Amino acid sequence: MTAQILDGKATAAAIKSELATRVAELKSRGVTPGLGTLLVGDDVGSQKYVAGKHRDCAQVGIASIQRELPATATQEKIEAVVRELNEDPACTGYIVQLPLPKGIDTGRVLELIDPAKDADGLAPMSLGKLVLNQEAALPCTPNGILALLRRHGVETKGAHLTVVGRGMTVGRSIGLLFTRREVNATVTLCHTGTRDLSAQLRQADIIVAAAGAPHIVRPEDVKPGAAVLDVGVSRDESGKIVGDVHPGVAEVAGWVAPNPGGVGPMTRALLLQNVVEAAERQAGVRDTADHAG
Ligand SMILES: Nc1nc(=O)c2c([nH]1)NC[C@@H]1CN(c3ccc(C(=O)N[C@@H](CCC(=O)O)C(=O)O)cc3)C=[N+]21
Repeated sequence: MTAQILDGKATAAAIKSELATRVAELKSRGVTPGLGTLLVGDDVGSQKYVAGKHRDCAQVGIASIQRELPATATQEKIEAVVRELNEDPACTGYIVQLPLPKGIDTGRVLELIDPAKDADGLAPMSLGKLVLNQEAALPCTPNGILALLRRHGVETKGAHLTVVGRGMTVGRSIGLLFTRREVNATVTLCHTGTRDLSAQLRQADIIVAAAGAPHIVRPEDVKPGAAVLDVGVSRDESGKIVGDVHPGVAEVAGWVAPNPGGVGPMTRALLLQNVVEAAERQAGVRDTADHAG
């Protein structure tokens, strides 16, 4: 058996074309959504990610506001730029590219982001609203994973999701999304303190591997027919991406999200969706009622 592909590239393209229609609608009402990015330092990987986000924006008609600071920037300088983005009416949503340089208090920076402009869904107010089931930007990677499953007809209701990794961008928040009533999965969160990872993986209908540990999910850990999504980004000696999922898993699983080409493009598409939805809220064309679960 060879798994079917959860094609993140094609699915992200479909979402982007739908967003382009919504952006055109907003523009006809005189509102142009604008994504701001703040990149601190000269990490080549981060520069590439940020460039990709602005390329996506151009494709759907979202304006770009690019701010960059040197790796030596102080906490005060970074916070000053965040305040500028909060004030800038052209910037309807923005992200602070992570990780920030050593010595910077990331939590304090994220706290300053105007909740109405948080495009990542990673600022404290957005994460709090996720807990409370109130409308707010959703974290892009978990929301991208959900969209990828839904658009391929993978059932989440009653499914057992096992997540590997408790990082801020995926593991910590994905369970809050997948246990919402309209998603209705049962969620297990595994981390380095988990005693028997294989046992936790073998019961899963859906596996999300976001540990940053090369090939930590092996074929013998996967229930036949399960959906396996690889979020891991490690690099081998030659700089090639190595995921958290062993390639042999494709022989056992029912669905696999390739890496690259799976969750990464979805993360970017759902970032754009957050920017569009924030602009819609700011323009008063989107209801802000509680989404009681
Ligand atoms: N505030 C903030 N928000 C983020 O969302 C954020 C961040 N900081 N810091 C870094 C991580 C990483 N991340 C990726 C998004 C897309 C791809 C992606 O599209 N990857 C392509 C391949 C790209 C390549 O070849 O390098 C793919 O999977 O097909 C990768 C990584 C967002 N992040």
